[in-house]
Amino acid sequence: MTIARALTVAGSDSGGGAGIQADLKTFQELDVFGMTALTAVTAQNTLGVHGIYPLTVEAVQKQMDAIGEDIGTDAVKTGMLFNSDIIRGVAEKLVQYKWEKVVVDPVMIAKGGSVLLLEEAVRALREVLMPLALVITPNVPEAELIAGRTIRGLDDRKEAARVLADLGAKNVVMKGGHDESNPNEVIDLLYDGRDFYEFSSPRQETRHTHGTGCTFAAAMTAELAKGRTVVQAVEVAKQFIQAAIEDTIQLGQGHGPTNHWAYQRRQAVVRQGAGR
Ligand SMILES: Nc1ncnc2c1ncn2[C@@H]1O[C@H](COP(=O)(O)OP(=O)(O)O)[C@@H](O)[C@H]1O
Ligand SMILES: Cc1ncc(COP(=O)(O)O)c(N)n1
Repeated sequence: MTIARALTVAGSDSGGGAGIQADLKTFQELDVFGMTALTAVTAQNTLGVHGIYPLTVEAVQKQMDAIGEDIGTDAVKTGMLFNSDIIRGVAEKLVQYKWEKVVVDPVMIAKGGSVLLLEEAVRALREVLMPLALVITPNVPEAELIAGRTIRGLDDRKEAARVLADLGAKNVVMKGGHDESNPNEVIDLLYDGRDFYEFSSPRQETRHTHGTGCTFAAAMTAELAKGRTVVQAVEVAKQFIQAAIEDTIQLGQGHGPTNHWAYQRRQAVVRQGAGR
């Protein structure tokens, strides 16, 4: 049996809703063998980030070597990278192992406002990592910062996506959760350097959105690892995160995690309904 493999290079969220934990849960649910290279440990729960403990570049690179020299991977996702040294170290390994299916989720600020990427690291993200990305998945505030322009609505998002593609990312998926110009739907916008594609879903009234960005990018990475196209990967990721947000689980007192089981449980119901 051939198993698709995916590696996530990201931070740990002790609360289990975002970061490495969200990525592994998502890989598992999408039938992909998940592996990790940890960049930082965070003490975090639904109320916020209470401590950040970055690893050394050596520790991050050694983990990537351990995968590269033995198991290998079909796709890589990057999440919280915290500082420019880690970004450069990760980029070096992506090149060394010729990992090309790379999904860069440019994690910058946690939902509660804590800084997960130092300001000094934005330049390295732009100049060193983005040119290696098959896909970059910024939310609107991240896209504003990287592209250096204000975004209000879909037309601005398209212009910013063009700027991000010019910086070297082959595909840009600008997620729409923060685009308040549209109160009824959330449109995730894909730009492949030529065409725009819009992926829409109803906007859910919920505060349980901790880890939505990580989960979405991890689902894309899993699908790319299985050999799907970028458009197919966005389609599945959108369905995965929609189910995870809709089928709420109530945990913690703040911004709770999403439901990583929901997508597969819905698929199982569809299979049962079809008598399979
Ligand atoms: N209120 C919501 N209702 C439905 N989908 C949402 C909502 N908020 C976010 N999403 C989806 O979750 C994913 C992450 O979106 P976003 O909030 O923009 O990014 P991030 O979590 O990185 O801040 C996207 O696929 C988006 O469509
Ligand atoms: C370790 C880690 N990585 C990423 C996020 C971003 O998560 P969110 O989707 O809530 O912005 C986080 N809160 N913690």
